[in-house]
Amino acid sequence: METVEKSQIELSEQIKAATKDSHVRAENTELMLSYQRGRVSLLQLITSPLLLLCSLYKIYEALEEALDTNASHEAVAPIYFPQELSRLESIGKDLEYFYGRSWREKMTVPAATLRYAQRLREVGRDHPEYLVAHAYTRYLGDLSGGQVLGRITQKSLGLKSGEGLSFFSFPGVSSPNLFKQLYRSRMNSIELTEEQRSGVLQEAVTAFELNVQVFNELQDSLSCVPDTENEMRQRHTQHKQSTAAACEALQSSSSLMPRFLRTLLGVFVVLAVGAVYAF
Ligand code: HEM
Repeated sequence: METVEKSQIELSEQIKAATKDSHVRAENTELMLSYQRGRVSLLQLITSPLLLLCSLYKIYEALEEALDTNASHEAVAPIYFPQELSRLESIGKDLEYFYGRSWREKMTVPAATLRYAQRLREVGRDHPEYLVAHAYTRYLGDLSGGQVLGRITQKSLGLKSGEGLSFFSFPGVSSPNLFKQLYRSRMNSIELTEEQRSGVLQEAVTAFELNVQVFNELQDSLSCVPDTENEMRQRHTQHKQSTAAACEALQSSSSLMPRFLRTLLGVFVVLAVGAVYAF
């Protein structure tokens, strides 16, 4: 490797600054805003976390495979924390909780997720030093805003503590803030040439962009579902179309749903359609 010159600014600060706007964009995707504001219908509340879990499974499968393969690479070893951070097994547990034992056959994975996973594999093969950008984007995000999303998911799905929520829980991390400090200091210890450093910063922006594309595609797949009771009222004059849209959404999500959720959704659609007629 060519001579390494330690940059004046630490990598953890540079990466945070480089992805500041991307973070705002990710936070403001419709899917994330829906989560935060609770402006989603019962149907969306149920389907979006489940669809998101399927995508997350494919993303972490590729990320953790690339990290494991490159565990001893000099730019990966300092930020390799499989015991503390690995998510794949946790997501598998959550998927089994929601879909039952045959969850693998029921998974739906949108094209944007496959593109993200493909990029992770390319990076693992051709540029292992860029893995720090992807690991940072996902794991530090999970330990930050992800913790809030976990509480919202628990509340919106009415889950008992821990049930179907393994993804959000990090038993090997007693203090997310202290762990993030350790992680940043490990990032800062990675020796990179200036060219590699700017490649890592660019890759972090790409990582956020890939996440935004996944959220947007998931949101699009949910957009045929009626949003709120108000919208249902506005659609009063088009009740037939509303009914069709709700049924179509129910049908398309039904292969993903455990039976009790499907029953619940059925009840919801009947109530929603009833409300349209009532107003
Ligand atoms: C509802 C959406 C989100 C909320 C409310 C949120 C909120 C936050 C908060 C409060 C922090 C802590 C900032 C700090 O410690 O200075 C943070 C950090 C972070 N978030 Fe998010 N976030 C969201 C979505 C995302 C997404 C979608 C990603 C990436 C896929 C992401 C990646 C990160 C990363 C990498 C950090 C660490 C920043 C650093 O300390 O360098 N966040 N987020």
